[in-house]
Amino acid sequence: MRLIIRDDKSSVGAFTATYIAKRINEFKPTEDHPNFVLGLPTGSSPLPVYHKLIELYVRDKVSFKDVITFNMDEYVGIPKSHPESYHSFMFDNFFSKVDIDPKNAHILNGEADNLVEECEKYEELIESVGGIDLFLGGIGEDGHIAFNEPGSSLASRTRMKTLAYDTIVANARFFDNDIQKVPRMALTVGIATVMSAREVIILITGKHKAPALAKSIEEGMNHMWTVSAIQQHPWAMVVADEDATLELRVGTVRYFKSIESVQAEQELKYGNAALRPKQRSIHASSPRF
Ligand SMILES: N[C@@H]1[C@@H](O)[C@H](O)[C@@H](COP(=O)(O)O)O[C@@H]1O
Repeated sequence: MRLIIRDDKSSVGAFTATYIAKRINEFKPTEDHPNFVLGLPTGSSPLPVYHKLIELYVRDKVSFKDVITFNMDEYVGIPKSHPESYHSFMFDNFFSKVDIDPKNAHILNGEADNLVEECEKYEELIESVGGIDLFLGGIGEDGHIAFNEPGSSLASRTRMKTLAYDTIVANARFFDNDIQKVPRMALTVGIATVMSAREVIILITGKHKAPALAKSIEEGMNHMWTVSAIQQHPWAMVVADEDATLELRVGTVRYFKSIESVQAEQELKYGNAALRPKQRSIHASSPRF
């Protein structure tokens, strides 16, 4: 796992967006995997990434024409058109501003008649397009990824989840600060769905996320900090701002900074071809829990 540390949220966004654009541009379509497949989150942490990706698109540095996306989660029980649905969030903040084909932008339907079937179909759809090449995620203060709240199975796949009280309180800011208006249930990809991607990038910004970063990378893998599952991923990267590193040991921060500078040196020398995950079958390249 790599830990990349940048000064602030906006530099985290710029680094991550530039990295994603590079992956999209380097992608070589094959017959059984013709499109780059990107997993996407909502929340405030990815906003600077979306801003920078839009800027790169406007400057003709990247195109989403052939990219397929899968979002992590969606609330149950609010319509897609609700201003706080993740459908609205993605449309307003990203999809409406780039050249993605709307039929390639997948988001779980929290209004489906059969929610269990909706989740099963989502997993099948991901498999049918060759699996996810790069899954971008954020975390909650308790280290949850997507809506995989503490105690979620690290082997979980897409399913319906009850939200933790802390998450309901945290998300009240989007619902007029009224916790009664916050949905109680969500559909979410599972931890194993994220970990099956060929590459995973997790954004961790702000000092309120500092305990989660420390728990997830300095301690063992644990279902109470579900993002800690990245320790088992063969190609994972956490991109954090300085504030989020407040609870890390000084030695941990120095270690990862030194790794980054050595890696940058090697990339200059050998190019980055050797330093990216191989485009192989999802089953061959990723752990299945
Ligand atoms: N389901 C989402 C998560 O995917 C997101 O990572 C988290 C943190 O959001 P923020 O980035 O706004 O802190 O919020 C919600 O719980």
